[in-house]
Amino acid sequence: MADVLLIGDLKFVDPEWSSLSSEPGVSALREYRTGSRDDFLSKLSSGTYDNVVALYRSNESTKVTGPFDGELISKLPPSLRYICHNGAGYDNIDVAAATRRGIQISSTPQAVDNATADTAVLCMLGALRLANVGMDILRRGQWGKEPLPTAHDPQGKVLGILGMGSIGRNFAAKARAFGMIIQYHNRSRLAPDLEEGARYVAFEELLRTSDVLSLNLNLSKATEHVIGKDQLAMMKEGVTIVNTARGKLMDEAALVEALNDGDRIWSVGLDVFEEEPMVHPGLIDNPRVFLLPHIGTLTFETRRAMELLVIDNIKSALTSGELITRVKEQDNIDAAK
Ligand SMILES: NC(=O)c1ccc[n+]([C@@H]2O[C@H](COP(=O)([O-])OP(=O)(O)OC[C@H]3O[C@@H](n4cnc5c(N)ncnc54)[C@H](O)[C@@H]3O)[C@@H](O)[C@H]2O)c1
Repeated sequence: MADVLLIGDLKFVDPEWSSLSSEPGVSALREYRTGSRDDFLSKLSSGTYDNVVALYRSNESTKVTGPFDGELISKLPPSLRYICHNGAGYDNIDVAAATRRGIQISSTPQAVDNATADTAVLCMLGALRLANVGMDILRRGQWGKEPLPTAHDPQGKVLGILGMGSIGRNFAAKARAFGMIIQYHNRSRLAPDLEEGARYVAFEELLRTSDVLSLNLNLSKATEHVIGKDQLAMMKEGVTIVNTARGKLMDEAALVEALNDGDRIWSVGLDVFEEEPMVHPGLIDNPRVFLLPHIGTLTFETRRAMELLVIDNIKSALTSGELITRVKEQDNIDAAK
């Protein structure tokens, strides 16, 4: 018999969480909903959670314990086999360190696809139409007094998607409905049925030929600042850049510099930032930047679906030893053995 531990809070699935207590092999449900990293680390060191086999890592848990970096993972109890994380991105977990300890990790892909791709559509249209400029004029009571900008349609524009994974493909399908031409660059080319007519191009070609460039790749050490000064300089004159993936994929200071330096960048639509919740003042001050405070998955429907998927992963781990949505980096290991 083993315990299951919740870190951070739940918004939608408290009854389902409670019902895990009747799953086979579960001796107790433990909770660490609020607290601090230091306190959590000291509880780990003193053996408070020594019987925990599976862990529910809530969407907001990084605010409670900080990232699951090498230090924290080294202190997790030897009994722990599964970290079930609520989020499609898991750059706040050191997967390699967990894998070395034989701990499997699941995330919540697919459940997030529609809401995040919808947010990309919102950022793209908001940026193409310079919506922020008009909204600001209206709110300041200047409608009819200050000129409204004439902006751009998506129709007939080339949308370049960097990272054609689950969300990138969902966004592509939505952008096709706007009459956009889709091209993409990915770590590896997709099978034709997944491409659905999208053109596979090299990274530099994507930068040079896209009217709208959307970042939909995951953040890792290899992809941090994948868009920096040199890449911004390669982009097509008049490009719109959309980022709904992770802020650290772009060098924000270089982006601000490029925005202030001529017309190469028409506009930018951002849901994510390098140092959230801080936002570079050069982005806030620039009316051509359409900004959202990382609301990609923030809908009732999607947040509930994500929380349920974590519960389902825990149930599956307890009953069959297999996670439903184990992270890709663990595709080739069988940590259960
Ligand atoms: N704004 C939000 O609230 C929000 C919500 C959900 C997910 N996200 C972010 O979106 C990211 C993508 O999610 P997903 O579910 O589509 O992931 P995914 O793993 O299905 O897709 C990521 C794709 O990026 C590709 N990729 C990785 N490195 C690359 C590189 N250097 N060049 C080109 N392609 C590369 C991968 O091959 C993969 O196809 C997540 O990692 C997460 O950080 C943000």
